[in-house]
Amino acid sequence: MSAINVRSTAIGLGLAVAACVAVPALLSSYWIYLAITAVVSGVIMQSYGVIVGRAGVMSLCQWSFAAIGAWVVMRLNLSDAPGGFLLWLLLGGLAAVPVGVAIGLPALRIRGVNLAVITFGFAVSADLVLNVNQFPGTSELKTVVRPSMFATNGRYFILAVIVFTVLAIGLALLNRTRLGMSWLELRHSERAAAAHGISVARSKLAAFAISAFIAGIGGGLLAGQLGLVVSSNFSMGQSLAMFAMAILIGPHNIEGAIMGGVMGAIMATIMDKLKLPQDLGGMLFGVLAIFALRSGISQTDMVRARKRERAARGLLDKVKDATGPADPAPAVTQAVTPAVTPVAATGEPCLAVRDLTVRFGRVVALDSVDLTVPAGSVVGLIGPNGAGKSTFIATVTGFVSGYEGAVELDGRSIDKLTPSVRARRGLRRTFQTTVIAPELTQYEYLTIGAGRRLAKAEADELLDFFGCPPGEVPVSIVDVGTRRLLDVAAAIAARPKVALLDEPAAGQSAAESLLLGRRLAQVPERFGVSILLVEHDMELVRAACSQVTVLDFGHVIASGPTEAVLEDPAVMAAYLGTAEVPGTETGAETGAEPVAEPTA
Ligand SMILES: Nc1ncnc2c1ncn2[C@@H]1O[C@H](COP(=O)(O)OP(=O)(O)OP(=O)(O)O)[C@@H](O)[C@H]1O
Repeated sequence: MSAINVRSTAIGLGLAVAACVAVPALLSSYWIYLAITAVVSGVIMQSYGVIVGRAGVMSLCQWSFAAIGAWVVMRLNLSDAPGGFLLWLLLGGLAAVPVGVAIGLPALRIRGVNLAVITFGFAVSADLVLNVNQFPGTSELKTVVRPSMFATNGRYFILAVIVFTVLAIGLALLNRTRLGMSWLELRHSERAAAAHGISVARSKLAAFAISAFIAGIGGGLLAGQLGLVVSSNFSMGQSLAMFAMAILIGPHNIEGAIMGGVMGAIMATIMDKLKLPQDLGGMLFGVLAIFALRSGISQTDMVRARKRERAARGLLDKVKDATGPADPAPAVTQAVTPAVTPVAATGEPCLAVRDLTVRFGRVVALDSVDLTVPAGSVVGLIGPNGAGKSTFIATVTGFVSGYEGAVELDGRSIDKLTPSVRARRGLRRTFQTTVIAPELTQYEYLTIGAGRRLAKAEADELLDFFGCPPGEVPVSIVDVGTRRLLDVAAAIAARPKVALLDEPAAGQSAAESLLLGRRLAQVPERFGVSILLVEHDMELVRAACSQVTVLDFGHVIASGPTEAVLEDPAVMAAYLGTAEVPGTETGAETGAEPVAEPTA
């Protein structure tokens, strides 16, 4: 379903071959040298692409990782280590990995600007160390010995292009894996990633490790280009300028890495020719990057998004022409998904929550709550605003730590598990505020949710069942209500034991909401997934749930078969007390969910 784009790969390889033929044959030695600089900068740009572009981590020390690669190459060159330049290059990249992981460790707890400060601190320290200790071989003037095949600058350009291309293909393949896609999700919401079973810690460390490896390779290539490198080749200013350029251009897209490399090389030359300090170029990129940060999207992402959306709109038009209007009218709705009586909950409890108490300071959000979801059933959890429903979901799925009580999944305690481990054990959730990376297609999002390779037919069935557009359509052009359905589909795609859905019908019309209720009623039998449903729309609850538990001010005030509970005077009073009568649809977004930070 998510194969690498063969046409783009063929074009890219064709361009690489053309450059390898044309540059050494047609350009003067000065321009060949500049072309090597552009490709080497492009390699280091690819490292920014992983950590900044893809994972959204503000790393300001990529050139320090490059310096490690260069240092290893020069050290091995000085001692005439066996294996030659290509092996040294690889070892230089590998040597940067543990340092990348070490720098990544604070990133597990720290984000944003604070993390940028830490990486900047490392860049400053590396700068100081390199200023005091020269690179190996510089005092002996022992220049790096290139492989004999790539000894001349013309040939070295070809080697640099090969390295760039191999890395680009490797990254393109990696981006299609769950790890690569998880970086995009991390960038938008660590909580959503954890809810999909993604280990936030592992994904972030992998991003640091891989980006450090690539930067290390780039540094080694630079050592091979220059013969001897000095600390100023890896200055903080360089790191900052490249970071700014990465924000502006988006080097996680191949064309962004190439543009970044070329601009880096040309900018240095222009500054040199104008006899201006190099840092001025960095400042210029910094100013432009501020605009990119404000708009929240890089130039290449913007161009790609426009192209993708144009193609998706064309596809949607075709679907509309073939099937008529997209919106399901109530009559159609009833024909497509007839009402089924929610199956009475008779299975063994697959989720059992006992005596759950959660306090936020002096607020007791949940007070000794007992709730069971039998296997094969849809259970409703309702209550007025502020009753504790979202807190219940957040606590059971591990996003609120320090609670009292016991949570068991299939008879086994999960109290000590992190959100991502609970998700992998079979407990998936959706959020009241849906955050989905807009760059993803719906297919890709379902793959992230599923946590496994998803056959196209299976993905299509899920999208069709929940009334989402075709899988190729990017999330960016899917409306908010449909994104919620997509979120539900992604939770079900994982085939968890229980899916906990937090107001999935918000943003839907009354007809769509009822349709969703009927669909949810079928989920246990059709997909083998039990559901705990938090909703305000009582028609939806009636259509979907065989039993309901009602919370009010953190207490369970009623629990049992749906109709009996909804007619309970205590339940009516609880709703009337908040001016919300069962049967009316609120469907209101309540903004960010007020729960504690994930413990993943
Ligand atoms: N992180 C938090 N810090 C402090 N108080 C919180 C926090 N999260 C929830 N609360 C409080 O806990 C109570 C329950 O909130 P919760 O969001 O779980 O209710 P809810 O039933 O989901 O409401 P709604 O239907 O509006 O979504 C509220 O009084 C809320 O203000």
